[in-house]
Amino acid sequence: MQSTLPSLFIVGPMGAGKTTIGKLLAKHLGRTFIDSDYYICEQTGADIPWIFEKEGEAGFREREIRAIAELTELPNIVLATGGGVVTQPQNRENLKKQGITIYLRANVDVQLKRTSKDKSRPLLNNPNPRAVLQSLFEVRDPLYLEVADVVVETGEGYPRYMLKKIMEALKEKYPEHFV
Ligand SMILES: Nc1ncnc2c1ncn2[C@@H]1O[C@H](COP(=O)(O)OP(=O)(O)O)[C@@H](O)[C@H]1O
Ligand SMILES: O=C(O)C1=C[C@@H](OP(=O)(O)O)[C@@H](O)[C@H](O)C1
Ligand SMILES: [Mg+2]
Repeated sequence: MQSTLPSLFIVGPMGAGKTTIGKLLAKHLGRTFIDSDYYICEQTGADIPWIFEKEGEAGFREREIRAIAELTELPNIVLATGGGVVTQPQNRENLKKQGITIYLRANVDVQLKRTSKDKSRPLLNNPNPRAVLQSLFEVRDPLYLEVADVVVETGEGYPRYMLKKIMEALKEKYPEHFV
């Protein structure tokens, strides 16, 4: 019988590749993948722009707090979170309580390049998305570092390369769980 393994939680800014790499990581490890943003949309029956428009960012954060509390209880999953998850103290506590948190760290140039075509992120619906990403990074980078067990820098490396880097970091830090 397979023993219960700690879940893996991926945090980092918009465009770091949490959703993309999280799917690859779950497939590689044979685990269930859950993205908290998709989960929130399913529970709400609406997409993120709709939630922000009708309930404001505060409404979205309330939904996110409930989702993170539920999802961080599940064993043996890979959970991709939304970029703002660390702004809420309850979420930081839940991420730290159980599981292994991976910070997918990306600079603002990379974040901007990877988010520019996709209009599904309300916070970037702004005339100067670079300035928004820069100021969010200044506030959130210390918070991502606070919850992270493992930090993996993402630059120009393709998703498969990022998967390799994450696996190397996990094997080095947790040889008892990853071979
Ligand atoms: N390592 C990577 N190299 C190139 N493109 C990437 C990489 N990771 C993600 N992407 C692309 O960047 C965009 C944002 O990725 P996504 O996984 O949604 O980021 P996040 O969930 O962190 O906001 C997507 O179009 C995705 O295909
Ligand atoms: O940084 C943020 O506050 C947000 C990031 C988004 O997720 P991704 O980081 O997956 O884009 C999504 O949760 C929402 O638009 C808010
Ligand atoms: Mg995502």
